[in-house]
Amino acid sequence: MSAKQNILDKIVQQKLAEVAVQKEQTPIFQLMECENFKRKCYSAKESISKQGASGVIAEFKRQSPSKGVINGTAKPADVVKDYEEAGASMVSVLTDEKFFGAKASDFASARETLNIPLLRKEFIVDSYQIYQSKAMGADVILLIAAILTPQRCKDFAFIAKDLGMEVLLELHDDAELKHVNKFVDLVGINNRNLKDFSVDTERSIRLAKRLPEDMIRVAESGLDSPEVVKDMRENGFQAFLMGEHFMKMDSPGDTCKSFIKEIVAAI
Ligand SMILES: O=C(O)c1ccccc1NCC(=O)[C@H](O)[C@H](O)COP(=O)(O)O
Repeated sequence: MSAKQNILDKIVQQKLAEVAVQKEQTPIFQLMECENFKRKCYSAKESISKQGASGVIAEFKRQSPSKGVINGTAKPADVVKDYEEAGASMVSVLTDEKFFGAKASDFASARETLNIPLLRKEFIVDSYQIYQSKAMGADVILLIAAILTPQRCKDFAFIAKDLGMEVLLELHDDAELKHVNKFVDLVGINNRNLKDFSVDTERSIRLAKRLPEDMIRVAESGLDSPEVVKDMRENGFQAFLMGEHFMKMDSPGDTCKSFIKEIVAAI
């Protein structure tokens, strides 16, 4: 197996080790005492479904396993505020340090700054991380089918909903359709094959057609032109998770703004 073939396995191993330490340091009962536990979450479903919404989920992403360093200087509070002002329907902030270079303060400064839904982009392998996400002020969590059984996916989604958050379930292929459950609010289809990092939007379009009709479909990864987003929208996607295309620019916010202007004009 090449380094690329087992990237998710590597990330999962790292997460299990991290979570074991975090549980010792801050048990769940302490997480539940955090201020954010009392806050009412913004709804991604509402934000994305609003009349004329861009559907863009703009991501703060410093680096990635597929691209290395994307932006080593951007300031999270500035970028996410610009994303909000540009018309993003939601902001996503990666919180993994080892593989994505996130700093502990990235998510906190986004939470302080934003008045739109905020997705915690993390590799969730333990229910502890769901309570942690709530304590951090997440509105939405990501569950990745490829690293969870359908039953764990359902249990985790139930906990998130019980805590007032929404759930974005990420799928990669048809075999993962069995992970969709009644607690899932949005289904993301990753255009990126995590084995070889190739991007294939046609595969995502085919998979999206097999989802329950009323499910909000989110196209994820490798979206780099308004034309591709317009095509995905015509094929039933309502939301578009984009990181690199914005973050690789000197001004991610300005790039996001002109991108959104173009796709909204075409709705
Ligand atoms: O981005 C990667 O290289 C990656 C590798 C392994 C697991 C996950 C990965 N990305 C996480 C994401 O979901 C993306 O950050 C997100 O969809 C935005 O993608 P992009 O617009 O291509 O930056």
